[in-house]
Amino acid sequence: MIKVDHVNKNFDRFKALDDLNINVNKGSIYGLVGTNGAGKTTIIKHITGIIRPDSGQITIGGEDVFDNRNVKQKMGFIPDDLFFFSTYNLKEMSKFYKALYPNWNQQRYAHMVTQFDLDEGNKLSKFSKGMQKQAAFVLIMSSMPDYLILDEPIDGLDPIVRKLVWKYIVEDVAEREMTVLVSSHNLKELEGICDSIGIIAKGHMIMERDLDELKSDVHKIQVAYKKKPENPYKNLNVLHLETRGTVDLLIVKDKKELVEQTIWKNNPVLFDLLPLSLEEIFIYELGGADHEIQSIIF
Ligand SMILES: Nc1ncnc2c1ncn2[C@@H]1O[C@H](COP(=O)(O)OP(=O)(O)OP(=O)(O)O)[C@@H](O)[C@H]1O
Repeated sequence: MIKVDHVNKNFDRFKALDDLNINVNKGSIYGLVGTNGAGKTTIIKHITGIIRPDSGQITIGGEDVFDNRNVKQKMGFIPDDLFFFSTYNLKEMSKFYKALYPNWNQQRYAHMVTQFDLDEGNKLSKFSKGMQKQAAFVLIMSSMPDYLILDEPIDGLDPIVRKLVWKYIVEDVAEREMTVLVSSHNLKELEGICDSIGIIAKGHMIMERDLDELKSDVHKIQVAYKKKPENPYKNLNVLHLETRGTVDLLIVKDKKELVEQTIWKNNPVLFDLLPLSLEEIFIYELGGADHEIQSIIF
């Protein structure tokens, strides 16, 4: 388990992390999302033991992360801004990783180099940005980490490679209970693979939930009546309501059964209930942008 417990971090007078809590269960994939500047890279640098918090605690498998070699050997990290020794080629880099990680898997490395079609003899500095990301992924996944931390890993990768990357990740989670924390702006892709989601804003966790549970709790609804009853939604937790002609458009945060029961009671002539996508939940939870809700959700 990865646990971030009441972590605070200031850069001079700027509060980058504000009493932040994160809980990533063993053998699960956790998507960390937030607007630009929300603090994702900053907390990832804390989780990977690069930065020390001003206060609070970060543990991985129960051990404090900062300056802990034992934890770092079990962790694979692909940062947003990759760094490779510029004179090394992939083969030389793999030897470096092999010496660093006790669980290095040479067979997997050889297989992945072929699958990703990377030239082992070419200097990494000569690789394109996307190819450098692929090389980093091959090296990290061949290290067989128990914990995988990825900061915007798929940016700049083509769709075929992205699919391959997720395939390796999902397999390792299923087969050997690897624990994954991934930050990304690509909510559609996260939606397809994450078990849980944390949304942060201004360095603070605003919502951390199991993804299925989250999606089963918030719905968008279209409903119309022959004769609209008075106050038909009084039993429901309505987050947003607008009326277009005879159709009511709502966002409701309640169990599906309760919503259906309440609406059907009033004999609607039209009733559609749909789950919100992660993108829609993100926009709603980060609030304020009511006009965006109207244009995106309905
Ligand atoms: N070393 C630093 N010194 C001063 N401010 C910093 C430093 N590192 C980060 N910050 C500030 O902390 C805030 C959070 O930055 P961070 O890079 O963690 O955001 P992010 O969520 O990863 O953003 P993005 O999605 O744009 O990558 C920003 O306002 C940034 O300017």
